[in-house]
Amino acid sequence: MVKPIIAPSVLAGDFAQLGCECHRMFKCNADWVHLDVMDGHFVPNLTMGPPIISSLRKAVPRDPSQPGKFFFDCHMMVANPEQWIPEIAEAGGDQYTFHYEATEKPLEVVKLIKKHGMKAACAIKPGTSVDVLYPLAEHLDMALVMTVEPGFGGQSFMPEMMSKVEDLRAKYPHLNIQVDGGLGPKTIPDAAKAGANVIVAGTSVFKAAKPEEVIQLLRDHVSTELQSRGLLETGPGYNDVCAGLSRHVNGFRTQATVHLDVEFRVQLPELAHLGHHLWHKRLSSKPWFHSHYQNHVQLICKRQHLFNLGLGFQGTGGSHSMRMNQFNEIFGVFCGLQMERVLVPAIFGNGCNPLFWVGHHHMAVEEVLGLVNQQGSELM
Ligand SMILES: O=C(CO)[C@@H](O)[C@H](O)COP(=O)(O)O
Repeated sequence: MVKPIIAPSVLAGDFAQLGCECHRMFKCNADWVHLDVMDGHFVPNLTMGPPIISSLRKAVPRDPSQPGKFFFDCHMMVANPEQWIPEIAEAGGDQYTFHYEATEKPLEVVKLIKKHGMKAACAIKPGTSVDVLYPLAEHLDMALVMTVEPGFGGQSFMPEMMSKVEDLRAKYPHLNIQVDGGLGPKTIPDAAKAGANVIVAGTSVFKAAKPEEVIQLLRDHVSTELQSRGLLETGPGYNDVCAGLSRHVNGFRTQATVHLDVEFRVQLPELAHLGHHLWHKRLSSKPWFHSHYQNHVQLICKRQHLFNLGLGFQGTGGSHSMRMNQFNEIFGVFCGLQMERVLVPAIFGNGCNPLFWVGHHHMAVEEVLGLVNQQGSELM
């Protein structure tokens, strides 16, 4: 499943006000901002590099209570993609898109990007066959099909690139497929129809009188198309997962931490089943712990479980992680659940007794289970 992601390219923004421009876009409901890094070698233009991205990150800090928000999508139009990976990671980049044409060892670049805790994406120029992405695709978080020659904003969309997008979507239904160059209200129908779900738009968004309307229009086209293919993720880009049943999660684990993000706050009057889904989600904890939020893993102590049996909520100051422990397993007690400032304390019943069911809700599991110790570092 994939979601529509709209990523305004700040290349079309006011470079003297880049921080404000990013905030402006996020206020207009952009999902990401797209940062075009050009080195004057790979493309005949110069834009920004790690120092600017680092300053931008200070102006637009990540929000631990909203994982994935304020995402910096770094499109590296550079001759030596390997060279800038540590610096871009350090500067605050979330995703690093390198060009296939710029390296002889694309898989090694992908590995290096991931080692530095960023998502890895590979771009192809208009003259490059989409086939080159196939051996890489399973390692990628995203593929970028350029719809203009890279180097400058404000160029015309190349509809003939859409067959690449179609081929990619047919082969990799769940891959993020980005298109970049000349996207706007007139060209989005083609891109969405071909199967693109990540839309970079510079001129059409930044120069619009109402950027939020353009962003919504782009999103609507992508959503409609994804939905018709049965590929649209429910919720704001997250897997549809419910919390609960610690014993399933903990069946073979003494401790497990899952990164959750709540789509809807749990509401006490909505009595619905708390316990399903979670145990069959098995993702690597590694990217999660490497990329962000390590410091926000919190242990819900056993005492809290003991003293808070029954339904209820407490503010917890922005935590968004959940920890289950052996105690729950042994005594058949639901774990406490911390997520987005809401604590659902432990309850008895393992989901069987409707009296103990809490609001049904959707959550994100960005990565999934892994064994961690109490400091939040990885055991497995
Ligand atoms: O990477 C590039 C250009 O090389 C793009 O990100 C452009 O900046 C998109 O701008 P518009 O074509 O949407 O104006």
